[in-house]
Amino acid sequence: MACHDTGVKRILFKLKTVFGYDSFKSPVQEKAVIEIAARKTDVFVSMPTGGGKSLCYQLPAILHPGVTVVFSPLIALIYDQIDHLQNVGICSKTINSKMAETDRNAVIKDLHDPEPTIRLLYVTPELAATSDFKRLLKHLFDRSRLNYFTIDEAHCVSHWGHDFRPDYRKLGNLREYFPSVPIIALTATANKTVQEDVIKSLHFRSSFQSFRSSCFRSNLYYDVIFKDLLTDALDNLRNFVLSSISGSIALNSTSSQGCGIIYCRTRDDCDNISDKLAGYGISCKSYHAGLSGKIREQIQREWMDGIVKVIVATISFGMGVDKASVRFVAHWCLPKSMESYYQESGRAGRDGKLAFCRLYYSREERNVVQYLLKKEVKRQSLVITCHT
Ligand SMILES: Nc1ncnc2c1ncn2[C@@H]1O[C@H](COP(=O)(O)OP(=O)(O)OP(=O)(O)O)[C@@H](O)[C@H]1O
Repeated sequence: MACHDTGVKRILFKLKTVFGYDSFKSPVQEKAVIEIAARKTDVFVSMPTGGGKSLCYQLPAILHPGVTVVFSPLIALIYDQIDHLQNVGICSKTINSKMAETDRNAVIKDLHDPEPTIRLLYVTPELAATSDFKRLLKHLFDRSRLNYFTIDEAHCVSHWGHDFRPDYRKLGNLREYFPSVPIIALTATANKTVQEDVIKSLHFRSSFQSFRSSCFRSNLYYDVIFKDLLTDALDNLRNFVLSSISGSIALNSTSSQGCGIIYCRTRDDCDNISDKLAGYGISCKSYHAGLSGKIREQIQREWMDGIVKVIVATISFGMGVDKASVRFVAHWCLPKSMESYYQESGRAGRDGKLAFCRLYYSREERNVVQYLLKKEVKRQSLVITCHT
């Protein structure tokens, strides 16, 4: 008991002195951190968007000597996490195909050190599949310097998850090569089927622990607008944007000025809507894969810094974006699944204040989504057949 208390005291001390938080964000966050810190078994964490999942592995990572390897889906997302950790004084790095060779060599050199200074190493699952990286892991493992494996956005492991990625599934091999290293899987969107598939695919120990909190976000107000019934749908969108960011449709006075996201299916839609809203004097920019990486980065930065208020984007925008004052998320198109909608709309109101999520529905739109989904299901069943 005394030992357990000392452990909790140490955790609370790090929470305050390193991360600057007086308390845990929720009881689930607290329980997950304590369990993970014990390093006794594998842990599955499902918390709502903005629920504070990152802390669940970042705090335990600094309690034990060695390196925590974090698998994360996007390089941009990786750099956001690294910036955040470096700001609180935790040495974290990445190895990726886009970095300069000298930087990469410096990281590898540190990891070969008897006592690496790096505490968290972020990589994509694609990199994890390379033989060089496997050798590096083995080297750390043989010296007992492999602390945890963390799998962020773990729903990507599952065929049934809305963002399935084949290289994520290969992470299932980690257990075979590094049996004693605890695996932590985190996601905001996993129903029971997806959770079971993730746990099975990653070969979790039978003693694994699961921490789930309700996906209900009481500060988010949802509505659906039937586009076909409107005489001017764009005018409706414009009013929604203006009233959401000025806080005038807020039901209480705590809602502050902020920014928002409009999701469209196609690049043309993004450009069109953005041009039209800009014509109404709204500060907005279009964001999609047709723009160069450099321009996309600049637009995202301007939006993060509040220079641009509204971003009109395809779903390529937003994964891992941690901006507190998003006052609205509008879907000009229909999302592919409930899980996708939850993730995308969940980017609103991460500060806990009132925010609005509006979905524009039309029969034509429904037919397009149905057609695309049927095509995708056909392709998926082909992939599954080929893998089995
Ligand atoms: N104990 C805490 N007290 C106060 N704020 C916290 C605490 N833990 C995390 N936060 C803050 O909550 C916000 C959301 O955290 P985080 O980015 O980890 O969420 P997430 O669960 O990963 O969300 P998503 O799935 O949308 O990426 C961050 O701004 C983070 O700094």
